[in-house]
Amino acid sequence: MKKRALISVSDKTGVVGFAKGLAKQGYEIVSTGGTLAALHDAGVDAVGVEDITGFPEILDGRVKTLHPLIHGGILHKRKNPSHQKQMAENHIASIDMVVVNLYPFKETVTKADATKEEIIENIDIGGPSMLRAAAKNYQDVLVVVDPNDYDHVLQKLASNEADVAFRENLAAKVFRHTAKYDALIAHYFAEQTNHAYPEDLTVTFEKAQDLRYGENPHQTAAFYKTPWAVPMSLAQAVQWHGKELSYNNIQDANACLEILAEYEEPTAVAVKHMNPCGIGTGANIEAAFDKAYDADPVSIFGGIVSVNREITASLAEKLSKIFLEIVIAPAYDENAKEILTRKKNIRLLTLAMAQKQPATFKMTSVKGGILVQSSDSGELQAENFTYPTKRKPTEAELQDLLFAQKACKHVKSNAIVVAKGSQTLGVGAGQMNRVGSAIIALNQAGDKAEGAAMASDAFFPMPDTVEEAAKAGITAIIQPGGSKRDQDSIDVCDAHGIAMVYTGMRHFKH
Ligand SMILES: NC(=O)c1ncn([C@@H]2O[C@H](COP(=O)(O)O)[C@@H](O)[C@H]2O)c1NC=O
Repeated sequence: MKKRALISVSDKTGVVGFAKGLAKQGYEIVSTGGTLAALHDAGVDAVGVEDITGFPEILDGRVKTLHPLIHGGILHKRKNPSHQKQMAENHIASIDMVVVNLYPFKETVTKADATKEEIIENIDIGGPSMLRAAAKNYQDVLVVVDPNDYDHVLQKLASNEADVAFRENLAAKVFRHTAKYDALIAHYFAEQTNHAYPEDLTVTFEKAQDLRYGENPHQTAAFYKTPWAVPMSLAQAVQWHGKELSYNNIQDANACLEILAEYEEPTAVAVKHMNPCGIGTGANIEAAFDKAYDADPVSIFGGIVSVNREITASLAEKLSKIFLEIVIAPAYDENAKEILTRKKNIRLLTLAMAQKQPATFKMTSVKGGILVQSSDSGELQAENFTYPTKRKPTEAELQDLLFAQKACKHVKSNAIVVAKGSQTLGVGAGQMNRVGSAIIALNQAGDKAEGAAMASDAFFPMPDTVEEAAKAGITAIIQPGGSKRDQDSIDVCDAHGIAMVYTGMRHFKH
């Protein structure tokens, strides 16, 4: 008895060659409308599903293969006498292979102008049913969902190695595929019905790359990206020079890009261990980089630099003098490329910069689950500012405060940033008390703290941070406000002529 393969594919890539290969292996081909036409056009012998079911495709293709003569053919257990008796009684013939790929739901839903009707029509019903039936019955049926597997399957058939272990692997791939397909559909409907935090969270990611190891060499890791493009994300970047990115590189580069997205003017950001060690904004990208570098010429060593303008030859010369893990820029001029690629180990990435970031969700794993929250896209609104001190900031101080506060949002809590003239001068990150972070930031700034601005990610529970700032010569401070002991900090400010701004918005980053 001839073996039968049912082929029904939306993506017709390689299907003709595969069907020809199957025919050579002695398979009879059964197929649906469009696939059948493509096979016939290419001279492949195949019969229509209607010829098996005796029933036409109806409802604009919504029902083609949903028929017991198809699903019975796939699902019967070959070694089960009762199944075989029922197959004979009902005149059902076996289907031994199912080759299906699904309506392009992801491609449709991510199309800018797709209508709701178009999106709904691209939810495949019959395809997943056949895939799941064949995958469930992998003991007896071979299932192929990915056109990239066609050649491999033909090789295995030719060498008589399409055994149960091989078929189980193909079945496992199918269940991953249909789970992802359904997750995308569930995501679409969650958005349509405003279910940001549904009772069951079904998320799906696509592997971007295997990683050599995780945060430490004894940990395993891989990088997965969202199924849709996220502007200015590392998943969109093109690496064109250097070793492949490591786990820590990806975390650091991501932090670097999140900071850079805050700034529209020519800006350079240097990051170490996910905290900025230098941020500079200038009239051009070289001036911006000079500031980012001067902010902390020690910590930038082994760091990651991203800039939001094309890298020129002279900037490349400067970058090439430092040991950097990664440089990310929207473009590089030809001379800059030549200069930077002399360094074998530096990783060079190109990425289109986008100012307005879409609101996203952040997920953090905790033991036994994950935490999900909206991203911290809260922007400073000057109209929400209040000025509790006797002295109000000057226009120049206000600019420094805003610059410092943007940076501070991306520093691990407790976070303190000292800045002046569109340049960070000191960054205090991740200390268990706020005054500790302030002391680190002020020490880093040194004499430059005199007349500089200071930002804090959260309010001051005590006046000690402001006291340290006053000692160092800080003249303006920005912070959310809201502590029970705010008055104590205000008093210290007033005693030293410091201007303080309340933003009303906390920016913890734990
Ligand atoms: N409804 C059905 O019975 C059905 N059976 C197969 N399909 C899908 O139809 C597509 C192939 O259609 P065609 O061969 O007509 O180009 C495949 O993506 C397959 O998954 C169906 N369509 C969607 O649900």
